[in-house]
Amino acid sequence: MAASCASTLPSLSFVSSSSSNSPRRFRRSRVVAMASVGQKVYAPGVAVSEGNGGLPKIDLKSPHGSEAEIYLFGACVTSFKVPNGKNLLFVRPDAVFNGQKPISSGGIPHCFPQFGPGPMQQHGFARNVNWSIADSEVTEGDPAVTLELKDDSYSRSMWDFSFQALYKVSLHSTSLSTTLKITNMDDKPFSFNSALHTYFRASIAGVSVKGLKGCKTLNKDPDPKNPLEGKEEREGVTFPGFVDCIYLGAPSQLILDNGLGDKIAISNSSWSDAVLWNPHQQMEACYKDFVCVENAKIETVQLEPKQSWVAEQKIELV
Ligand SMILES: O=P(O)(O)OC[C@H]1O[C@H](O)[C@H](O)[C@@H](O)[C@@H]1O
Repeated sequence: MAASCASTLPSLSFVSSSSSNSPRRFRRSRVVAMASVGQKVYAPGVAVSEGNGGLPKIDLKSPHGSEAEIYLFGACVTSFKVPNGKNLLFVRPDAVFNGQKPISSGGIPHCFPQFGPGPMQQHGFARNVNWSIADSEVTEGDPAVTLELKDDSYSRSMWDFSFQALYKVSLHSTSLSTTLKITNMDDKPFSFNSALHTYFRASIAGVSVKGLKGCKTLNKDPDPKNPLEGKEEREGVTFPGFVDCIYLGAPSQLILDNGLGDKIAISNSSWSDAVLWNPHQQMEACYKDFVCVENAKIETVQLEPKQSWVAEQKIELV
């Protein structure tokens, strides 16, 4: 059963004004307040620390020995270590941690509200803005944190809608789950597409991704703006060269062999599509060390006012 954070706190007026018949609201107020005064009073296994470039990050630690790190900037999960210490995720050596550019070069960056290419900046704005901590909790020892993003003048300059994004990251012994919930807070409908652009540590020559046979493909190589339609015929997709391909109607589970001796199940609900990407010689310094297997929603989601869309991803060492 889940227990929310309930630590001792300095008295903050808006905390005590929370309604007792609204436990979720109360819980969220406390956590946000704690974040604002820089105190580590989150649920057990959840802490805030200073990461690269002085950027705040959340550290999740489970009693089973697994660990994860999430930067508030871009709500980017940059590390997921299983109990044997192996980090299943990869951050490119050119990743920038300056709070200006997206930490898009590694971990699990968001693509929202546009996957791209499109009218907005590539992959949208969610990956290059600060999210806030909305909640933290522990379930049978496993910690989780929920981050929140809302529209502001920056987002509205590109996408003129009121929205709320809630992103829950839950750590378990050999898996990491994420739940993204997008809600239309506007009084008019909006549409978007999205992806979790996950970078997996890998040895590219030994990588294969299984589960995509039979899917319709949109190959972005050579021209991302005019993808070539096709159908995947292979049981296991390998990466002998540059790969940038969308798979429409992907299954709810893919199996990644990372070429390092690990099999990783990448499961999802509602992320109906997938993207495989490896830049090959375009990134000579690091392309051999990672592969991107992205759960995506390429086909547009339309939300009416007050409607929400929820999508889950689970990465599990099997
Ligand atoms: O470098 P980024 O903006 O993060 O994008 C890296 C890549 O992401 C996706 O996988 C797209 O399909 C590619 O077309 C793009 O090049």
